[in-house]
Amino acid sequence: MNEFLRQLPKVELHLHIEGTLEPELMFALAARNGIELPYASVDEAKAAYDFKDLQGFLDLYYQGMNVLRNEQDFYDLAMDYFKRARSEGVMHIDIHFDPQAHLQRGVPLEVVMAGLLRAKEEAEASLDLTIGMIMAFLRDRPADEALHVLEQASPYWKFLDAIGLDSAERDHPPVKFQALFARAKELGLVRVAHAGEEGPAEYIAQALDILEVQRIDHGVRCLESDDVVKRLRDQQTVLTVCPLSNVSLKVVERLSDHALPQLLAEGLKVTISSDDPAYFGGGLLENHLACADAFGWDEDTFRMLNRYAIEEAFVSEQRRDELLKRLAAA
Ligand SMILES: Nc1ncnc2[nH]cnc12
Ligand SMILES: [Zn+2]
Repeated sequence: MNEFLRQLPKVELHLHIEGTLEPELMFALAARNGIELPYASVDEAKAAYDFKDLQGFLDLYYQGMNVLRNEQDFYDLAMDYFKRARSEGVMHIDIHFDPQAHLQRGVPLEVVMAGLLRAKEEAEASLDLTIGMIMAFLRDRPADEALHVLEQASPYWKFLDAIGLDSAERDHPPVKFQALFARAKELGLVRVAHAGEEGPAEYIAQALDILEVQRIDHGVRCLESDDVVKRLRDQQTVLTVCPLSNVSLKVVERLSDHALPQLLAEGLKVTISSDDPAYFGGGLLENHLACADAFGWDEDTFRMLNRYAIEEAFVSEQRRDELLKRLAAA
């Protein structure tokens, strides 16, 4: 099974590029930029990655990305992950990135975009890896700020496949961003949102009704509402579920307790992603291996999950056909 999963053409719909910052690169960029880290060594950083909940993780995630200052830093961050993912059989990644987290630190949007877009272009030209771009907004920051950043991003709208909504979910319901998502719709941008990770099923309903999202990131708490499950099933809305993330952030205690088998049994369009692989114990392949271990899924189940991901990925129709053919041959 391990060899099958390694060579299986895999597609990842839910990945925060800032969450791919491995401690080794964090130390290298800190040295390059003359920044002092709160850890004495890579091992000490890894030892700190023991999270109580989403907020506990977010505190270290925002602290870690403080080493990203220049265009080359964003390029190195992304290219490092793209190469690693490709070597593990990943064919396409839709990446989230968090402009507000960088603007707040005085890093201009142009720096972030130039580095990420250069890495995307190079990966697509030389790695046989395609990249989708999701500009994410921080739900624990003011809604006005998000709207302002979306307007400020006007030179980059043409490079965006979607906007997303992430960061601390509790007490920050989707409705808070109604105006932002309405503006994105007006601009012809696809919308996705994190919902039902730590927040209630009601937030999934709001994301569907008020934000008119095409995807739900996480969504595991949908099972608390028969009505929400029915809607997700009827519309075949894709859920980007992140198994190792959910264990690390204590959404579930053990992977064997995870609702993934139940979500599939409910007929939902489930996909697997890694969320923040540098912090949660591995990338897309590791997530597949962990699911094989915990749930005993067969090859056809993994083919189906990746077919769903290919169907929903932000790719050209030509690339979609190519990926579907490769999956069928795996
Ligand atoms: N798992 C997650 N949930 C919400 N926001 C995030 N930003 C990075 N990772 C996240
Ligand atoms: Zn996420």
